[in-house]
Amino acid sequence: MNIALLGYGRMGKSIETIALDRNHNITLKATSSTTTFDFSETDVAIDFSIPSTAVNNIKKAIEAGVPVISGTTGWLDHYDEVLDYCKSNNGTFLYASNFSLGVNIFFEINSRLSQLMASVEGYDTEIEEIHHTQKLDAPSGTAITLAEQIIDNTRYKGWTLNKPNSDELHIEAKRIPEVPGTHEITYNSEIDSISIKHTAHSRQGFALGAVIAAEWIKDKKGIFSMKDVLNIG
Ligand SMILES: NC(=O)C1=CN([C@@H]2O[C@H](COP(=O)(O)OP(=O)(O)OC[C@H]3O[C@@H](n4cnc5c(N)ncnc54)[C@H](O)[C@@H]3O)[C@@H](O)[C@H]2O)C=CC1
Ligand SMILES: O=C(O)C1=N[C@H](C(=O)O)C[C@H](O)C1
Repeated sequence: MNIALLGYGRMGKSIETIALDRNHNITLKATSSTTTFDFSETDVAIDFSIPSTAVNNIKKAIEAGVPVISGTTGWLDHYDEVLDYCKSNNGTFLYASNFSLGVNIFFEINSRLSQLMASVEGYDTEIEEIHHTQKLDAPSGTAITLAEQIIDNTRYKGWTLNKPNSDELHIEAKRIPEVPGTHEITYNSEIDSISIKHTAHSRQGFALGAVIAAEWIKDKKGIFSMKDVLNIG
């Protein structure tokens, strides 16, 4: 399979290593200085760029008729616009805030735990995410997905990075050098605490999940998620 990398930073390079190991070819390595994207030899585009360019990158791939998956976070206020663009161009698109197989299992556990916690009183919930200091967005896309699952199932009406009101779920975003990505959800009461935690030891899991998603989506049409790729949930 021929893959165009839209973004060739930490993630683009990790994806390249895994894609080559799995006998794929890289046809484009786009960075901030790339002026034109040549998709003529491309089967799938993988966007891991920056929040301000992700929408444009995704639309360029769709316009060229190339299935595109995006792991870039921090652009989701334009998510519906991208879905509309994809539908009106009969394109193929998949976004995941986290491509790691472990985190996608963790999402299922988080959803189920929040359903269970909805029926007991006395617990306050908090999410903590820790990432490296180069990360541009806060909270992480993964923390937002986790928060949305909890909000869907419990008394919380929204999330905040600030001091929370009683109906707001607090997300604590910490930036510590070299941390690939850690997410922990804690339910605290006077009596006890329950926590679930995912710790990425490197970027390999994110990159492997992205390549697996690219292999899966290659000849498909429509809008998908990692639940479709992994057949879970
Ligand atoms: N969904 C997931 O599983 C994961 C998502 N991410 C997200 O992926 C994104 C990238 O992360 P990193 O690789 O660590 O960042 P990075 O800063 O190392 O790389 C960003 C790349 O985007 C390129 N870029 C900037 N403007 C561009 C443009 N106009 N066109 C094409 N490329 C452009 C830069 O030149 C650079 O190569 C972030 O939003 C991060 O949050 C990161 C890890 C996992
Ligand atoms: O920027 C990162 O590095 C990561 N970003 C994603 C996010 O915002 O959730 C996924 C992962 O945690 C690493």
